[in-house]
Amino acid sequence: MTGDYPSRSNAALFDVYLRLRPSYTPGAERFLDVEATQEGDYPTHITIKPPANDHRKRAIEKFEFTKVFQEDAAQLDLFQSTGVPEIIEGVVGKDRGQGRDGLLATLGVTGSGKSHTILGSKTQRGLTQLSLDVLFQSIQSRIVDTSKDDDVLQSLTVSDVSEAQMMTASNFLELTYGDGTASTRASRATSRAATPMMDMSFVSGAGANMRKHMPRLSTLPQYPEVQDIQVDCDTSSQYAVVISMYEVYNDRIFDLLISSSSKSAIQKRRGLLFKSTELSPDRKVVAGLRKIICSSLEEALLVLETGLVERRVAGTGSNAVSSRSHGFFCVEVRKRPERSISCTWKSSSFTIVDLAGSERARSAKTTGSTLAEAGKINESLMYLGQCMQLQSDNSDLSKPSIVPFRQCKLTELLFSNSFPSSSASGNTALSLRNHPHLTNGSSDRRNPQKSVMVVTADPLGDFNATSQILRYSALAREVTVPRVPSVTSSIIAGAHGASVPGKASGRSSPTASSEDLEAALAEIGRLRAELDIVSVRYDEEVRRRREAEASWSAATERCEMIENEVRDEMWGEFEARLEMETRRWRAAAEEESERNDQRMDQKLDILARGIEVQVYEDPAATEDDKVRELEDENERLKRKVEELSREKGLRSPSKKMRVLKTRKWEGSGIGFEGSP
Ligand SMILES: Nc1ncnc2c1ncn2[C@@H]1O[C@H](COP(=O)(O)OP(=O)(O)OP(=O)(O)O)[C@@H](O)[C@H]1O
Repeated sequence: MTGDYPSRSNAALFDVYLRLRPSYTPGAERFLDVEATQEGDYPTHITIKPPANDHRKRAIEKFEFTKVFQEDAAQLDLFQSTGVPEIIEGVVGKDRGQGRDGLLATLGVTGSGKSHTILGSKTQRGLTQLSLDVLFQSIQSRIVDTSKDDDVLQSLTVSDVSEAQMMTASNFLELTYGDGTASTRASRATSRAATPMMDMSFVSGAGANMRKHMPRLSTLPQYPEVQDIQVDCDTSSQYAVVISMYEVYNDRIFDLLISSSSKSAIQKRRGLLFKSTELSPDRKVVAGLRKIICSSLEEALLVLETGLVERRVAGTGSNAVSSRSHGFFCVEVRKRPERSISCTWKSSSFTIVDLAGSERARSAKTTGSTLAEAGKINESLMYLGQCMQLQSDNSDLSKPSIVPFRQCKLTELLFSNSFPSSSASGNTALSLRNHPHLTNGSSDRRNPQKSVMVVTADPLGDFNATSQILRYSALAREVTVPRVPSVTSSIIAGAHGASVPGKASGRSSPTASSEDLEAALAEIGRLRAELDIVSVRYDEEVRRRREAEASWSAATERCEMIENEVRDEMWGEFEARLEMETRRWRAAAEEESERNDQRMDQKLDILARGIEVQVYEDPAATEDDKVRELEDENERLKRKVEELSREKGLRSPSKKMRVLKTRKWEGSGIGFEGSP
């Protein structure tokens, strides 16, 4: 026997339990056996051997789990022995303690009993209903009454870090199943403002106007009962229970508490983001969920049933009613000190995950969109398997394994908050060195999440699909090859047995050579066994390589897709900015030219005004001025005449004579002005 995979339980993110389902397939060969243990203990090891018609592998594989639950295990056995009550106690946070998040998930081939384990059946409750029952009966007396106190709803809404729409269960049920008369009132509850509470007749079914499609509490299974199971709570605190539900379908997150019953709503079904928010910068949350405050088990069960109806189911060849999405049911337990209600609410969550079944698309006879769904489911489960297997291979703690959890939404949701320090720094992969179990985290860190994985298997089901899941989920694995005595060694053994002392024929016995032969045959047998082991490992390496190649090509495709998206986005942004800049530039140019025109007009004005100054004419002369001017002129001319006269008198006698003659003539009455 070769112990080639060491136990990883110390470093594991999950405690891994195996549950076998009863199987009634007639004529099917059982390929899985449980190793016996002492009376009263749960077995921890199983072996699987390939069916007789599988000629490729003769090796037997042995797997270790935290516990193995056999076919006769009841729901209550599972509930108690997987430590779910302890998880609930951690979430509740007894003795003023900080709560501790919990995660319960199921993994298995389609039809192996995951939903049966987590959600139960028509007659039996599943681990989810049992958990809710234990939670409410443990804290019921300390739950705040949101129907009487509007401030409570307000304070719960304000303390929520995930941009959620909070409402009370009665408002939610009225909104979902009511006849619309109260919908206005109820829809107001989705806002962040406090709203008036409604009476509880809705839950009790007393309000007649509703409730055609509402699940009836009386039809829900009551068995098994858990009255005698209670967990300790913090007696100095008051509590509120807030429920949300979502599914991961085709790698997108959808709210299950927003009804898509109308066609338009289906078309508009909006994916949600898993991101850090303003109030939660170091921790990723599913943002924008609808969250329902439940103050009783009945309310919580009705909300759960409503979400389950919403969850997408589609029939496939593998299972008539099969989960086609990974379903997440989150119970947030919020608490604050009873005496100082001004304190903010502290919150811890219990998340229950019903994973979609892995299946071989070929064997499931799926086509079209269902085939695409199956592809996405298998891809996400392959990534989950890789994350889990990396832990299983992490034997050497000095070499930290990197958990590549950001490859798909499922692993991101399951793992990113398991390592608070890593997610805070925005790493795209997690190192096991940062695992809270392995480091001394600082005191202000959240308590490490407690996680339980229940692997379900049908021992008479599909060998290949089941063995693949067991390989990556088990805590440890060993491979062995049964020694089948060969014909030759039997003959030799016979011959050797015949050559006993005393029966010698007298001739020298061929003991030495037969011993050599026997040793050689033993060696051949050993080598053959080793060869078988190597060939099993080789097959497995080939499978892992194929998976790695598939994951690589999927990652490459995703990268290309993201690159194209980023390119398109950037191109769009660039064009929009260019357009905006062009418009801005044009507007600026127009403004500039307008300004220039104005400036030119102003210049022309100034110029025109300047010309007017140059052509300025004196105002028209008045009469007096003209008279004065004429008198001046007259005066000037008289002086000139006198001057000329004097000049003439001083010249020749003939000239004098002429003057005298002129005076004579003037004496006749015709003379110059002023003359006698
Ligand atoms: N432990 C069990 N005891 C009795 N019946 C079981 C058990 N496990 C599974 N079954 C039955 O087997 C059928 C298939 O189981 P279930 O729907 O839980 O499978 P599943 O793994 O959730 O499948 P899928 O992944 O397709 O949703 C159901 O009818 C269920 O009641």
